Amino acid sequence: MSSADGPARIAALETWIREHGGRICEAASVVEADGYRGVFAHEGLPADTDFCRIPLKLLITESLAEASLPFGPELRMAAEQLMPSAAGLLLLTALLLQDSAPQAAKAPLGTGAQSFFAPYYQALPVEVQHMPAFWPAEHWLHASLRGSHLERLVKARRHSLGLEFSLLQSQAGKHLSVEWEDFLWCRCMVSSRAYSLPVDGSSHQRCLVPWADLLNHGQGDHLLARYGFQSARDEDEGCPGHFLMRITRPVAEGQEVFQTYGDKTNPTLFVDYGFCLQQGRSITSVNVIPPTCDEHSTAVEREAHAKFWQLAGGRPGRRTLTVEVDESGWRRLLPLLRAANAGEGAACEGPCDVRLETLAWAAFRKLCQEGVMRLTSGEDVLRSQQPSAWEILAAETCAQALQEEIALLRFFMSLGDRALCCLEGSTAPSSPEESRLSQEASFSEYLTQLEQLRSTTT
Ligand SMILES: C[S@@+](CC[C@H](N)C(=O)[O-])C[C@H]1O[C@@H](n2cnc3c(N)ncnc32)[C@H](O)[C@@H]1O
Repeated sequence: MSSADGPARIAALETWIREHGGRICEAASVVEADGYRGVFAHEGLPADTDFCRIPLKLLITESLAEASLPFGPELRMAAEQLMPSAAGLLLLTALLLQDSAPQAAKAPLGTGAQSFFAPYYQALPVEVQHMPAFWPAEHWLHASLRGSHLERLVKARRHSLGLEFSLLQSQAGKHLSVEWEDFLWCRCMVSSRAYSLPVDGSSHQRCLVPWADLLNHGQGDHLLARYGFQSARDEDEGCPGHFLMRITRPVAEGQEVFQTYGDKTNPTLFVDYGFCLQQGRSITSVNVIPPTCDEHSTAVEREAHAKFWQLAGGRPGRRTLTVEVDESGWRRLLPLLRAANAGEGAACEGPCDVRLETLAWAAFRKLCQEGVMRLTSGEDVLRSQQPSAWEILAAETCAQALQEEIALLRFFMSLGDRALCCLEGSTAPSSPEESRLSQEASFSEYLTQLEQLRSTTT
């Protein structure tokens, strides 16, 4: 991940932080092995230990970027209009480019960087080619993702990066000549390392926090550190605030200290950070065909159409609606499929019509089955040619994400089978009273099962 002199780069970073009034817990060690770098405790730590305290002047903030770039205010204004969610990240990217951070990261330690932040840049990882944004355009890895949720994310990210690059070039004009490769690297550093902090007292800004960003992402029992920004207090005379990271639970000697990057699904972690968690959240997306509505439509069809778009939350008119579904997301999808299949029946939100319920579950199961058939298996991805280290890493992560998506779709198919099995009993050919009662019992069992599903798949 970084060069052979990695420990010396980290030592230089820590010295720079301490020289500028920052504090790093003496028991914290940055350890790198087999391309993995993280922060470990080399002795046990009690809860509430201050793990690091980084003064505001060492943070690379949006405000600093805006003030330091000759085209900062124009870039902010244009980005906020065209891509508001990326504006802060783009400003930080532009500052890294202006500071020649990519060159500093590759240069021998102590050379090639004039910036105040040079010790930070020199400790950043250089090798990030396994991240999907870096894959060459025609690379076989793209084909291996065909039909997957990950493919949608990767395409969307590459598209938005292209737009951001054009915007930056147009705003930077003569002030900064921007190379695509350098832009990509800086943008990737920013999206994989920036915090969102209330540094100016109220609104949150994207910020790079040297050293704190060396902690990897963990969840559940692994999560041992939390952080925040503390504004200046009277006793901190001369210091306008600092980033503070604290240990939340006792840490054992030798344990890695993780922070959280937020509650993200594995495909999102892969696109933004280049890795997936072993016990991560999986997700899929399915394409639902919305019900049509024209001047010949019946009142019921109109109602179904209106209900569908009310539930979908979008503007009517699209031919397909892509719905993201995680383990519990089927609950949002089912009402949409009821509305999409309402036809002659009423477009109801709840499961009150056996026929409509059967149609909705059958559509659900079919969508999931089609999803499974579209996806490449993880084993096939791993069997592909992987001549370089970054391809091996990328292929392994893709294989994991694909296997998880297939497993999720299969799980949904089994839910569909269970529901359809109960519903079948509710619609069995009937005649006498006895049969009607048994149908009602089946439907009521179906409703009970539905309730159970609702409470177990959270
Ligand atoms: C904020 S940095 C963390 C420090 C980073 N490991 C380093 O050496 O600079 C985020 C990057 O760390 C790596 N990372 C973070 N959490 C990880 C995890 N749980 N497993 C594997 N890699 C992780 C990914 O490469 C990610 O892009």
